[in-house]
Amino acid sequence: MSCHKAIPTIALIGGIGSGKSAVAKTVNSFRPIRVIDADKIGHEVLDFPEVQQKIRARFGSVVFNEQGIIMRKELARLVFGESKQYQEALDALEKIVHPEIHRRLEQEIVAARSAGQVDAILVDAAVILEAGWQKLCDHIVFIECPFEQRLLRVTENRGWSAAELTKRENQQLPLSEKRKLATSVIHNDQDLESAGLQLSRFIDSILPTEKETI
Ligand SMILES: CC(C)(COP(=O)(O)OP(=O)(O)OC[C@H]1O[C@@H](n2cnc3c(N)ncnc32)[C@H](O)[C@@H]1O)[C@@H](O)C(=O)NCCC(=O)NCCS
Ligand SMILES: Nc1ncnc2c1ncn2[C@@H]1O[C@H](COP(=O)(O)OP(=O)(O)OP(=O)(O)O)[C@@H](O)[C@H]1O
Repeated sequence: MSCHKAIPTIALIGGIGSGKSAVAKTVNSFRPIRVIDADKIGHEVLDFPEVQQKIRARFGSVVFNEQGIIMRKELARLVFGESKQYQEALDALEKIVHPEIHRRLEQEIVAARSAGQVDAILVDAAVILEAGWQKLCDHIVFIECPFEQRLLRVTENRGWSAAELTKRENQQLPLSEKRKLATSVIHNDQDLESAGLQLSRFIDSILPTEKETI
């Protein structure tokens, strides 16, 4: 286990449904790492009163249910799409939630670093490059998986259509650009164990040697 000062922080990037969360979870099952899930943080900030106030002002009451909870499916319908109107809506949503997500991400990374006890901190944040949050990380790892396989996984496991996947992916940086910015590529077109081992080997390769931590 590494000295906490040296705990590397790794951003996991890749196409939608490429397996960022699943591969991180797999590694977490056999070695001590901390996984920070930015999608989850993104969901949590939607409960903040000041965030809700701004979302109501921009998107209206249609995205709230009777209990005053934001219906993510409705919000998704308004911000993911091909035309300029969707891009403007997504920009507006990001302007409201991204500062909060960034703040929480930073807090969680700092807390994980000071807690120590782990070999690495994995930041699972689909839009980390688009949002400029990669500055919080020391390394970027790209999870590679063909479109057909990703589509199959998100249709089977999330009930998404091909259009849902494409709409969202078109509002992200092209995958070729993301791949170019990565330090390492993990192939997740086989079983999760194989991808988990590749990521674990990458973690080994960046851990400081015992001599370096003295
Ligand atoms: C629009 C919302 C309510 C839809 O919620 P939903 O539960 O359907 O999706 P979820 O948040 O789980 O995201 C699933 C995937 O959609 C894609 N996605 C989400 N937000 C964005 C975005 N701003 N730009 C492009 N793709 C996105 C990502 O690949 C993500 O992994 C939600 O995604 C949201 O609030 N997005 C804006 C905040 C954000 O950027 N979150 C991502 C943090 S990494
Ligand atoms: N190698 C694999 N074998 C079988 N199923 C897999 C594999 N990798 C991922 N999956 C499944 O595919 C689905 C998508 O994976 P996951 O949610 O990890 O993708 P993601 O990259 O985190 O997606 P997003 O960009 O939306 O956050 C999940 O249900 C996951 O369990």
